Amino acid sequence: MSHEEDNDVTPQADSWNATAVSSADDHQRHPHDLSFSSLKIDHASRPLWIDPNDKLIILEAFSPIAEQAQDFLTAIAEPVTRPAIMHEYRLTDHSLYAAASVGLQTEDIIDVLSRLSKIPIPDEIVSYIKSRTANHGKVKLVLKHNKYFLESTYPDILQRLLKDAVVREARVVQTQDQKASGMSKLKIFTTSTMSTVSMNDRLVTAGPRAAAQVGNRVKGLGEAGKADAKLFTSVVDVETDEIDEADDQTYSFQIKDSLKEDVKKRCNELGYPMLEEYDFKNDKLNADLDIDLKPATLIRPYQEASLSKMFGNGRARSGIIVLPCGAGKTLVGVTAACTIKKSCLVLCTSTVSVMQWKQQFMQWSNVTDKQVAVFTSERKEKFAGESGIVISTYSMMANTRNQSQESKRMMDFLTSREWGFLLLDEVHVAPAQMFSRVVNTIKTHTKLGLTATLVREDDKIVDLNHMIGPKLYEANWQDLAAQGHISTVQCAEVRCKMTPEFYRHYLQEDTRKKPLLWCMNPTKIQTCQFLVKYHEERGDKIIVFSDNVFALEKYAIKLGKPFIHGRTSQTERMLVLAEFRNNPKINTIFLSKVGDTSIDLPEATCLIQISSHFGSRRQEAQRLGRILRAKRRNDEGFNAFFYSLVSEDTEEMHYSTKRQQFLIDQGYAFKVITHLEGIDEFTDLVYRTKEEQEKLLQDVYEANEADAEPGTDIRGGDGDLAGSVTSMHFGKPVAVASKSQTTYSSAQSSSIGAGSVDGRVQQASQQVPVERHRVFVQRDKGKKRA
Ligand SMILES: Nc1ncnc2c1ncn2[C@@H]1O[C@H](COP(=O)(O)OP(=O)(O)OP(=O)(O)O)[C@@H](O)[C@H]1O
Repeated sequence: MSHEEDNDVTPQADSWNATAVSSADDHQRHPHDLSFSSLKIDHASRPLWIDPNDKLIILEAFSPIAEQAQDFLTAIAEPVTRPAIMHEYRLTDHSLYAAASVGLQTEDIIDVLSRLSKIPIPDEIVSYIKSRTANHGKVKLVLKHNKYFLESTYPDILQRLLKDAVVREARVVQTQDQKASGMSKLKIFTTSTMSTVSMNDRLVTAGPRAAAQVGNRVKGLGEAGKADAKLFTSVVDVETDEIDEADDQTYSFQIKDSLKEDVKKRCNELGYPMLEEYDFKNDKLNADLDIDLKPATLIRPYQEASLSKMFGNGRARSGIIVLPCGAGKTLVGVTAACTIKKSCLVLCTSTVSVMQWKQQFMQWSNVTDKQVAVFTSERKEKFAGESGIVISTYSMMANTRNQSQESKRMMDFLTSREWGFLLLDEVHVAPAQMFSRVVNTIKTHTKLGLTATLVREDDKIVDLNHMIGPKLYEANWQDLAAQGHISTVQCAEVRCKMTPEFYRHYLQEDTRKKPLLWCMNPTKIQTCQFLVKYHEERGDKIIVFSDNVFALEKYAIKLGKPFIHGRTSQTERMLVLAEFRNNPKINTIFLSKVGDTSIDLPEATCLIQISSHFGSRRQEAQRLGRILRAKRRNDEGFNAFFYSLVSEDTEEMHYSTKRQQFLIDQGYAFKVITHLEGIDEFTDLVYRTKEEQEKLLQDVYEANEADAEPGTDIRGGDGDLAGSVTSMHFGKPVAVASKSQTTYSSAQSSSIGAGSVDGRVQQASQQVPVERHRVFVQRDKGKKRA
């Protein structure tokens, strides 16, 4: 049962629905028409509008206290869109659950919202917040001394839960007497006996420092505002020392390990979703891992802030941290592992990422090579000693069929032991059915999901709330760019007119050839050529992305640039990437979607997208992420560039708009360019003559079906996710008519297996005269001479 369904069975949910309906009837107003409400006298100094219709909160991002308001809003609401001047947030069941789970109290949320709002908070919003937070966070599932406890500071709630048959059945009762006396025998702990936050001092110092900043900024609210600053601070920076040291009495009772999942589910149904926290300091049964950050490692303020949400009260909370690509999620994960100091399992999307994680663990922490084991198709290592780190891929863990004996033994090792910490990189892939099973079979005390893009084109992203936990932190991309942690990027959609011949064929086609026609549009190839030349002359390093393998090869060969796709051998991939990285003459490479997940891409400063996988917002953001880490970002006036080339008046425009939505919501503005200045004077443009264009059209119709379809590039290697991502079916594929197969297929859609890779390269060589790039021709010549 989904979380939303859970909430719908609660009495509070019913009363909210009733209120919402009557209110809508009463007001009969247009969306965002707030004229029914009166403005507060000092509304000008308050930055929020609250629309009860769709629980939308609009923030004036130019307000002097916008930064603090943003911190508060990201803690209680989902950021919807954050362009330069106005931001939109939405209150949802999950966002309020997340707020409660990081310790925010209902009254404080309403109070702060009220102080920031220009209008009195509409009644509907107040009752919604109350209904969704009243019970959240009041019951915790805590693993203490390796026993599970249901814990609460509200004894009456535990009493109520104990009346339920499922919960009662799960309770561990040691003696008949205790059983009979119910609540009176609840074991009592006090939080004051728990150790306080102990991880890097740097984490806990975030509280007071941020508090001081808030105090100063809130002065903008005037006298009344000053009085509010304290409250405001306590809400925004809830993880301060003072709060950790609160000494309320906490009541708890033990439940059976085997019935833990049943109790979790039942508590959800009863309207008391449980928080899961790990008291790692007091876990004496699981061996400690000797791991610490190296003294030279300095975590950045936003990394610190995200971790403080996870470790606020000296325990570890499970949940998700969302940071832009290139913002340093790996160090966040490593720091979390250094704080918990127990065995840690890391799951990532590709073998390349596995090796990067290992390298980063060694770079930032004092772990030794022997403590970090790798489980991939090539390496099946176990760590030495009682505790350690294992890094693997989701696919390796999910692929239980056709496993070698060695892999089976490794899986037994992973599933039979208890892990202090499960780290899920690119956590947006986890809801895929085959991976969610894996996540649930690992016995772990804490789960941390990391991602830049909490979006999927299916509706499974909400499943993460149950699988992993709530979103603990989400950074604002534009803020990090302004602070110089990621690059500032200029985004542009370049509209390319279809040539008359290509457009005529495009209109006649109702088949899978359509995408190939909009992609091979000669004007688009010329635009790509022009932009590559322009940016090479500027000193940029350029990656051209194409999901369409046919187009990728055609473009790259025509423009004389090296390319990599699923069939490129590992050795050649390495060579191309090394040349791109080190050779000042190789400044452009063409990459298929294997570059999205399975390749350790060198730094680039310009991206050009010529063909993409329909409407995937995540892929668009992931690609932009490739240029966010450019080292030149702090050079004065430095911008990285992201171009999406789109054939005008084709379906591609619709997909392009959909793809851009995530980035637009992050505050990126896509400039639409209909004409590139200087292109008409460029004399070397390819496909200038009618004959050349006709020949190209002919090639398009002769293209191998498998290559001609976007998004069908083959796996990057065993254990990698490239193939799995394709199988997730993001976006709507264009309908496939059988005509295309009979008319144009050259019947070469042979199945692709490891053994056929070389064969396929040869096949491709026969269709397209593969001109090897001069770098490799020279290398080959050199080799022959040797
Ligand atoms: N606190 C820090 N100090 C110095 N360098 C850092 C810090 N945090 C991260 N980095 C560096 O920033 C770069 C990007 O980090 P990382 O690869 O973890 O990003 P990411 O968020 O995982 O990106 P992606 O989503 O693209 O994988 C790396 O070179 C990393 O070493």
